[in-house]
Amino acid sequence: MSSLDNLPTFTAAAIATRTDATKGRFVEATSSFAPGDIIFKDDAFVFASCDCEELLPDETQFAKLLDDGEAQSEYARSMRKPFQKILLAMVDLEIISDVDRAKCILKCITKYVENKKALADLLQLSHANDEACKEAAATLRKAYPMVFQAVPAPVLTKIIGVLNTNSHELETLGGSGLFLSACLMEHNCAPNCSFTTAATTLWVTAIRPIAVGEPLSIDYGNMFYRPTAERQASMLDGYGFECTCSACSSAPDLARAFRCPHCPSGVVHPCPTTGYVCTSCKQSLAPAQVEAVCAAEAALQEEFPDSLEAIEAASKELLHPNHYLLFWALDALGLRGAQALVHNVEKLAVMWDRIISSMEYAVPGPHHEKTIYYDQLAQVRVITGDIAGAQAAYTKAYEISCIVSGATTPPTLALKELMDDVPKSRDELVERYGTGHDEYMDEEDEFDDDDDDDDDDDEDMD
Ligand SMILES: C[S@@+](CC[C@H](N)C(=O)[O-])C[C@H]1O[C@@H](n2cnc3c(N)ncnc32)[C@H](O)[C@@H]1O
Repeated sequence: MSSLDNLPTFTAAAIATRTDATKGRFVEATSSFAPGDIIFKDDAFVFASCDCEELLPDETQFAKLLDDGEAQSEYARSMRKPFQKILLAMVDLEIISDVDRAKCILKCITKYVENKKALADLLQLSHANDEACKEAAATLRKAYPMVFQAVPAPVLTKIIGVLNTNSHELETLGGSGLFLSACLMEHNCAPNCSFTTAATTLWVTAIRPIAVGEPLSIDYGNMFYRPTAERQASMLDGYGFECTCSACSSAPDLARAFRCPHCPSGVVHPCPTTGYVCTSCKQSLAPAQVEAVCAAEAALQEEFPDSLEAIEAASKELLHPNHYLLFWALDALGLRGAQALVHNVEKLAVMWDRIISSMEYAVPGPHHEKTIYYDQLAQVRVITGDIAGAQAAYTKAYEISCIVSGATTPPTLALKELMDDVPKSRDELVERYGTGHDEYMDEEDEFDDDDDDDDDDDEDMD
């Protein structure tokens, strides 16, 4: 029996659904929760993978376009013969785009055709981008009436809209699904809950102490290390609401960090209530200085630094090293870039020290993404031969995972295994993590060939 089997379902958990004039329905705690407590689990109402994506342009046979384990009966008879054509027409529509989303829509139509009450809960959910959903429904009903006129136009619009607004990515499945209970939780940029998925199950964990009566919130867009304006635009665009959470309305924007012109160690973050004030000397930037830092940001966005040297140069001027553009520039060099640098251990270490230190500064609390970065850091430490450092990084990843995913769940137990028995070499990493690492290793061997030429090293990195 999996550790997930015994988790409470939505109806059995100490939570209640409430309604608010602005937010619609949301979920509230009816007992307190501590960080790491799993609050409830939810199984996907409908799900599909992207497995047939590559076959789709040429494969006309219905059975060959099914996912592993997918039954023919999940699709109405009328869909089976024109299956390829329908999927192609659906992924062509921007509001649908992905084959897993298209399949989920077809499965919902099938459920409705078989039993008009099957979509009762789904049809109550709110959705954004209504005009685009209506247009997509009209296009599909006209092109394939046998399939899409089997449901009334408003129902098809709702199915398209709800799946567009509420689907969750299912990483281990390589697709997405709809979780009818979990999607009732409201958004907050500094949420009190985190969710994890494995196969087609999702579970919600408290990441901060939660009091009775407090709404349960998650970060809808995983806007990890993103500035306030970007988060707000993403919520408006994807979910149709203006985010007014405290991180958006009153907190300093830690992702936008500038060097203070008045004191050497100061850092300035724009704040909706106080403006551009230095955290150290408390002096404000003058209007011309604000203009200058914004121009420096815009210039960096235009010409994104693509080497460690360029990142270092940019962080010596107006932008502070913890600025989100510099963090994402380092991230874009990425693990692949980091591993290509393996022959230059010093640079690799500098890069990862920066990534981790900026991340801890801008996102000090527990966050799902941080387990991924610490796991990657541990792998980098193994590659550079620092096994004690790897153990420390796995321990950190495990500790965060205990909070964001729960201590006894599969992803946390996998990290515990790595922490208790740290891989000691690149070969062991390949063995423990599977095939993804083979590619890195092949690439890295090429770089290893010119091991002792420092100038070449720099070129490789750029
Ligand atoms: C995933 S659904 C949540 C369930 C929804 N409230 C309902 O009643 O069906 C997402 C929608 O809930 C609303 N919502 C969620 N969080 C919100 C927030 N912090 N402020 C305002 N509206 C929010 C928005 O309308 C958003 O498009």
